[in-house]
Order: sequence, then structure tokens, then C-alpha cells
Amino acid sequence: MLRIAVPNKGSLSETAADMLAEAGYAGRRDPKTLHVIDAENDVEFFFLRPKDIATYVGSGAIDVGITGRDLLLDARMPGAREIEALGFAGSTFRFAAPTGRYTDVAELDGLRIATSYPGLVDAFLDERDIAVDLVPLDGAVESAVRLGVADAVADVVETGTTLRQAGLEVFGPVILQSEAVLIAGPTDAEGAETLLRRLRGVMVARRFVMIDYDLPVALLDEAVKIAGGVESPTVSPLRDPEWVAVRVMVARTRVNPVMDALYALGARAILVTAIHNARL
Ligand SMILES: Nc1ncnc2c1ncn2[C@@H]1O[C@H](COP(=O)(O)OP(=O)(O)OP(=O)(O)O)[C@@H](O)[C@H]1O
Ligand SMILES: O=P(O)(O)OC[C@H]1O[C@H](OP(=O)(O)OP(=O)(O)O)[C@H](O)[C@@H]1O
Ligand SMILES: [Mg+2]
Repeated sequence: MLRIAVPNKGSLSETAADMLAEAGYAGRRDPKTLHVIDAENDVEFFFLRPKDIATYVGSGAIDVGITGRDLLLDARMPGAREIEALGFAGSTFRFAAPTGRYTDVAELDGLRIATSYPGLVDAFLDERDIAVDLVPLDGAVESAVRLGVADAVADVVETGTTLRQAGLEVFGPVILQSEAVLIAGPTDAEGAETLLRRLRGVMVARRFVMIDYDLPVALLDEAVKIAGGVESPTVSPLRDPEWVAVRVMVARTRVNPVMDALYALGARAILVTAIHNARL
């Protein structure tokens, strides 16, 4: 049975569980459940702290897992590697300090930096020969400067709201662009390929929609330039030989401009439908 680690709580847990459910796996009914056997799919789920998942997967105790790229790198487990970015929980990892105080990371030399990702920060600063006094905290790191235990922080930034509210601003380079990732251990586990293919199917379904429209056949080449699809659009005859029906996959983010352009070209009866799952 393929052993899969899934975040038991926190920012990643709900979307990870949703993706696995859409991929056809059995979920858990009670959020306190730590272990689920999905015999039908020949997999076993372990619900673990996202921070610990790289440790389990890197050691080979669990075959694959869903965690954050920042958490994977922070764990510094040589056996654990990212095999696919999952397209959710996107964030950046940044240094921040009271507005205007620092502009360059080199200024951090000898200062106190609070973070809940000491492995990640240490690796980044080590490479640049900057020696700091790391203050490891569990969370709510943004308060550490105001409370006097650190001079600056290194933390996850999504919208920047938490930083702003604490009177802090980012400075220096982006330490890391993070998002949820699928990770694997030192050996290739049987069944991991199927999981990966299923998750890719869910991502495609989330990222793309299907557009159908009718078009005068003479305009087909121009229409394909607007939306070319994955391979190429499906074109079907209509009863009127001057017209065709076209079906094409389009990225969700481009739907409206594509519809506008197709309509302007002469397409009519333009319909958008959701894709529930896919294997490309
Ligand atoms: N605001 C956010 N936006 C996007 N991703 C986030 C955000 N906060 C945390 N993450 C991501 O979630 C992962 C951390 O999840 P984790 O469950 O450990 O933290 P959490 O959501 O802060 O929960 P906890 O309260 O237990 O600390 C990291 O990969 C991090 O990049
Ligand atoms: O840029 P923002 O949109 O404000 O998001 C970033 C914040 O979100 C997370 O905190 P979380 O709520 O998980 O609390 P924690 O710090 O206790 O982990 C993260 O640690 C940052 O503090
Ligand atoms: Mg947190």
C-alpha cells in the first residue's frame, strides 16, 4: 500500500484534503482522525503536522506527502525531494523589520532574527556568510520585534496584511517562492505515479474550462490563433455547411478575454463549462 502523508491541520490541510477527494481517494470524516486506509485505491493516509511531513518522507517511513516547499527546505532532509508543485498555498518567504530600518540582508550580521523556519533561514544566511542570532518561534512571529526579542523576522508573506499590522515591511531578496508541493522519499514507491497523475488531473480541472462555440468555417484559422487548445481544437460539422462547432480548453484566467476576442471575430453561441477531471 502506498503510504501518503497529509497535513492534519493548518493552512494546507483543507485544500490538500479537497484535492485528494477530487482525485477519488477516501477522506476522513472526523478532523481528529490520524490514519485512514483506502483499500479500494490501495493507499494509506497518515494525517501529520505539515512541518513534520518531510521528516517522515525523507526517512522513508512514509512514501509521499503533501507539504509546503518552505517546510520541505526547512526540514533539511536529504532524502526528501519535491516531485510536483500543487498550485495552492502560494506565498513568499521574506525578511521584515520595522519600516525603514534595514535595506540589505548584510545589515543583519550580528542581529537577532525571529523565525519559525530556522533551517531555511540558516541555510540562506550561511551561503552569504551572514552570522545572526536565530530566535526560533512557533508562530505569530511578526510580534517578536515589538516585544523586543528580535531585531527582524523571517516569515511567510501572502497578502502582507500581518506584517503591515505589526508595523513591519519586507526588505532584502525573496528568500523563497513557496507553494504546496508533493514530495517523495529516497526510493520510488509503487503507486506514486498513479497519485501524481490523479493530482495532475485535478489541477487541470481547476485551471482550465471548456469553451464551445459556433463559427463560420472561413474564420477557423483566426479563431485557432485566439485559443489553440492543448493539442488543437475539436471541430465538428453543423447542419449549415458554412458553419462549424468548435470545442477548446482554455485557462480559467483567460476565459473572458478569449470570449471577447472570439465574439469580435464572429463566433456565436459561446458556452463555457467546467472540467471535473482530466488526464492530458
Ligand atoms: N497566509 C498564508 N498563505 C499561504 N500559505 C501559507 C500562509 N500561511 C502559511 N502558509 C503555508 O502553509 C504552510 C504552513 O502550514 P502550517 O499548517 O504549518 O502553518 P499554519 O497554517 O500557520 O498553521 P499553524 O497555526 O499550525 O502554524 C507553509 O507551507 C506556508 O507557506
Ligand atoms: O501575508 P499574510 O496574508 O498576512 O499572511 C501571512 C501570515 O499567515 C501565516 O500566519 P498564520 O495565520 O498561519 O499564523 P502563525 O504565524 O501563527 O503560523 C504566516 O505565518 C504569516 O504570519
Ligand atoms: Mg503558522
